[in-house]
Amino acid sequence: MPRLFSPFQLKSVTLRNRIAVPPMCQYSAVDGVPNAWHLAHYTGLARGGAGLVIVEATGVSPEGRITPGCLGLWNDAQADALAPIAAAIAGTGAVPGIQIGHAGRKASANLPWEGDDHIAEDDARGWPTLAPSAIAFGGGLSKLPREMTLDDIKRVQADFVAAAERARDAGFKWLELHFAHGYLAQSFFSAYSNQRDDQYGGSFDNRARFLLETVAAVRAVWPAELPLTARMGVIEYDGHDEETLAESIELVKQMREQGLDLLNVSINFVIPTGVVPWGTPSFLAPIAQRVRNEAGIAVAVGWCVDGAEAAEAIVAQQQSDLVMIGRAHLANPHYPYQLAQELGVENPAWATLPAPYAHWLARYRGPGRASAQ
Ligand SMILES: C=C(C(=O)O)c1ccccc1
Repeated sequence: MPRLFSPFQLKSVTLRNRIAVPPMCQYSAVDGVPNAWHLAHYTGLARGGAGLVIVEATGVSPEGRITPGCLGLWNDAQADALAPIAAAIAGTGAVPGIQIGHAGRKASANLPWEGDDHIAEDDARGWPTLAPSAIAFGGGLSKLPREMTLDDIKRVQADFVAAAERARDAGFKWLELHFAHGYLAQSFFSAYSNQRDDQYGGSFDNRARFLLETVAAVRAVWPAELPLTARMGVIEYDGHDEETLAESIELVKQMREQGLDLLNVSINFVIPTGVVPWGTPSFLAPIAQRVRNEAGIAVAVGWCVDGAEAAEAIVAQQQSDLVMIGRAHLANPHYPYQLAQELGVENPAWATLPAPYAHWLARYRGPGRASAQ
């Protein structure tokens, strides 16, 4: 049996395989409330056979959303609308996860297919943004954020806790703190974006403080038996990678000590000039392996993990415990079925798909070819 299709237990949760659907924003909500699109989208993905399906970046507050079309978890109406989605994912045998976050200085942006830039200052759809320091990201996201006060910091951390409680009560079994991609938490840890001179800026300990405090506060309300995870960039691809990676691994160790169970290893995206090796297959897997080995924590990794052999190699070579496969799932929601076929899994349809599909596909030899009776 390929390692990609072996189960994975973390705390009391067991994933049926090592394939995870990463959070991928749908930008299709109104006032942060999920709708028929989200229910169909996530149910369809979960039916494909992945072990874990993580609902997209969900704002812990209105100003924490990336765009006006993002989900939110700051009120009960949003939580009530997310509960059927968590149940639908669980009903397929996948584990329902959700990513909660605050977009910081990258918030108040247009949808990617409507510019992917900050909403114009005179456009009522936008809102003022917050960040560790009054430093803009740059490029199309050049809106100047307001430097957060200590009260702002405490409020946002309380928003993370309240969102975690709502996620718990809505039936999610896997929580991912969005600490990556240049959003608020990532921007606290980076000296590019955090030039505060108080206890939240300057030294390693000060730049790590927001993240560590938030992990500890969420851990206190997230059930001990359920995985508390984070997605965090550990590399900026700015020419200082070894330094960034060493600092990041130390932070991961400390987050593990605060109760973090797994790190979804990603890229910082704190500056617009990083040179990411997009053309290199599985380029982040060796980085994930370093985090796994040096921080002593379970990891997940994604970005350009394309193909069955690549995904299998990452798990079999113990570079990562889970593989996050996003766009291939958008192209084919039954992608795990395809992976099972390509890796020679016995009865691939029954190994991945629900009975109403598996029964017929087990006999199906493909278009134009006679199917077995
Ligand atoms: C919408 C994103 C997220 O939520 O992390 C994102 C950010 C950077 C690259 C790709 C996707």
